[in-house]
Amino acid sequence: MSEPILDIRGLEKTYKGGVKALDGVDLTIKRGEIFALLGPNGAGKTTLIGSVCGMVRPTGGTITAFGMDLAKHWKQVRRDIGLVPQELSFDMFDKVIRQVRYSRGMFGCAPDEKRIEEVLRSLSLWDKRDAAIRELSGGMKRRVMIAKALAHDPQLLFLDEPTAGVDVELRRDMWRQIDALRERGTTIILTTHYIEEAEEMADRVGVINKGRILLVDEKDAIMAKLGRTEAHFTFDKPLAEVPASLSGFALHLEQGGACLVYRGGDGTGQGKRDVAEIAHTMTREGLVFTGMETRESTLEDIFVDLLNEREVTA
Ligand SMILES: Nc1ncnc2c1ncn2[C@@H]1O[C@H](COP(=O)(O)OP(=O)(O)OP(=O)(O)O)[C@@H](O)[C@H]1O
Repeated sequence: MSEPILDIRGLEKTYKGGVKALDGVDLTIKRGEIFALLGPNGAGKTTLIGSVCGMVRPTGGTITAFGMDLAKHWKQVRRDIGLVPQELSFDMFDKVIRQVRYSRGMFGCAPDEKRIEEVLRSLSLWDKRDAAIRELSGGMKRRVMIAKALAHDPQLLFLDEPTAGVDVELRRDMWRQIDALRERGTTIILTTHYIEEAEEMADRVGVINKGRILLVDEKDAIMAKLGRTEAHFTFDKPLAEVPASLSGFALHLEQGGACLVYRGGDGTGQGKRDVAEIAHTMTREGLVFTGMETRESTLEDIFVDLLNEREVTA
């Protein structure tokens, strides 16, 4: 495996007042991937990003980025990191292009009008380059934030809740932009509350809660390991009990016997095979069901289950 772009070991942050926002975080990010960090409010996502981007001073652990110890080579490392923070922050009266140029300069990069044009065009902002930022819609303002974060050509880009509060259409548009960045080789770490976003975009997903990483894996592997199939068979004539011939399956009755529910499988397709066999067995035995609905669990179900499980066992 090529050297990771970011390697975080035993990271801790206790704020003044005693809140332990990070409690021994280990995380390795591969070059070129899109990594989604999921977690509820207050889980520690922003603190983690802040620790890598220099807004938060960790109280323990190490951060190695691009092979360099962040504590020792801070300036050099920061030069290659871009951050799109949650909060919109810029001079609302300034022009779009001036703000983007300014950001590039802040990182000590030589002026490069061609690159600024490229960035603005890639985010469909070129036509708005001379507009004052306050004249732009909320979604356009977010794009300007991305343009600013990209102006110095970072290798590693953090997007903290990139689509919070934007409408569905714009969200999809942002996803396309993020995908285009990946195509160009930028490594992206995004935090999100939208599981759909992680499901759509990410190569790998990490779940953080109470300052601890609960799980990190390939998105597909998580689905395969923790995914479940759920099937509902409905009957006009309620069943008194689960048929004996189906006792080997994870079945139970709901709605006074009018609904036979299956929950099982492991994301490898076993659930679907079970459902097919259950349906086949009932048909063979003359048990007539009038409806059947099946659904595979989403990353959201997995996330909720995982958090609940940890609450219970914590
Ligand atoms: N400057 C600060 N001083 C004291 N406590 C803080 C500070 N910043 C964050 N915290 C606390 O640290 C914990 C983690 O907060 P953090 O903002 O990192 O979570 P988050 O996962 O980004 O949440 P959200 O999804 O709501 O943005 C929370 O309990 C928060 O109240």
